Amino acid sequence: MDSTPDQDRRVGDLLDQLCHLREQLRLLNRPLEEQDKGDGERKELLKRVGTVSHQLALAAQEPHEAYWDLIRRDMEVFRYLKEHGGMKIDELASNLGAEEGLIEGLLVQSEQGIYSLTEHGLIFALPAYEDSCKFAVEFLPVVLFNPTFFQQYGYREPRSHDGFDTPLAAYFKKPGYGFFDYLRDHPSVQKLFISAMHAQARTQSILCSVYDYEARLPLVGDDPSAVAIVDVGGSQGELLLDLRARYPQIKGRMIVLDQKSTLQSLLQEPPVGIELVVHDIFTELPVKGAAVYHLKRILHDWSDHSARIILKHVVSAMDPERSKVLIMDAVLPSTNTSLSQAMGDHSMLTFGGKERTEGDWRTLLESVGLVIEHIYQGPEPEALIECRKA
Ligand SMILES: C[S@@+](CC[C@H](N)C(=O)[O-])C[C@H]1O[C@@H](n2cnc3c(N)ncnc32)[C@H](O)[C@@H]1O
Repeated sequence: MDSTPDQDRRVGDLLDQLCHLREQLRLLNRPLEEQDKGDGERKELLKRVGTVSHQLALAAQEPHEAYWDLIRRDMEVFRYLKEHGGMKIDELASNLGAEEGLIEGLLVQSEQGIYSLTEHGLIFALPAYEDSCKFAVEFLPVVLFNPTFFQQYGYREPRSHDGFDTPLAAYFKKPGYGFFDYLRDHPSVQKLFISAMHAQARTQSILCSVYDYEARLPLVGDDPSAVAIVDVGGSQGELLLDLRARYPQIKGRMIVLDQKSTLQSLLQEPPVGIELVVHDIFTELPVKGAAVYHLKRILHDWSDHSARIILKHVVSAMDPERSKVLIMDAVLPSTNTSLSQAMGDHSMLTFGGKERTEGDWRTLLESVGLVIEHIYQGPEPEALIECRKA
């Protein structure tokens, strides 16, 4: 689901309403003797400007911003309104046993005073998004430790997972402790994390929407043992399932490599037509010569040092002539990042990961013998970086 056009439409409507209100305010510039009446109307209009501006601020919010705003709120609001439809705020508050001020923030109010869900609110009514919020709440204390960590250990990038050189390792007082160790040790949080990954996939295109997979993937022919695509750290196969569904004509095996704890906690039926293989990405890859090695939201979890180890194993497994590497991760502008990009980068820092600029990507990839062919940027937060062996 791509919510952008709906969001643009709503922002446009609200901007039109503001323009209309400006026009009405301008018409109120009347001779002095009419000011009494004008003043009352003016106050009404200004109140309306306030309401519409608030609605505009919410409508223009990036989902990620709303996400953090939501942490303070009772998720039931969204599920409740989705199930029961719009209603007056006092009725909603009394049905939920909550005070009005706590629940109106992300809702939209009609002229008749009926509150209903915004587009973001609708997204948050999805059970998987509730899990995203629960995951964020679980992980928040660790993220909030970041400032203390940098005060204590100096303002430098966490470079590896040795010692206490990530906020997460220092927070848990466990040298070398990484994000995925934390998840493995907290199975209920791991479930929430996997569900959160699903939730993101449901609100955006899982694949890069501006990349023509059929035209760009090297063909594997009719050999049933040939591997078309290996999704390194592919979780429970969501991306490959989507790829199979959208491009049924792509032949060859599709394989997910992921760690045992992720593959063991399957949230849904095992994906049909996808092989799930337990593998540690810091070791030699078990599948050589695949047409494509795919890494989505993997490298941003790791420092350059660790990312190089992961990538070197991928490069060693590639067929030098035909294999491609597709990396899906954010490509940040070097300055003037959006709030959600900055917050994403900040969260990664907690466990020694980082979001990278195009320059960072080129330096990292060249250091392991890869060359960027092209960077495809669609509306999704992650770009697709297509690489070949140098
Ligand atoms: C941020 S998730 C991304 C999952 C998926 N590619 C996506 O975009 O939804 C990172 C993935 O890396 C996997 N992972 C982390 N450390 C790993 C390791 N040492 N070996 C194999 N997989 C690992 C996790 O289990 C998880 O599925």
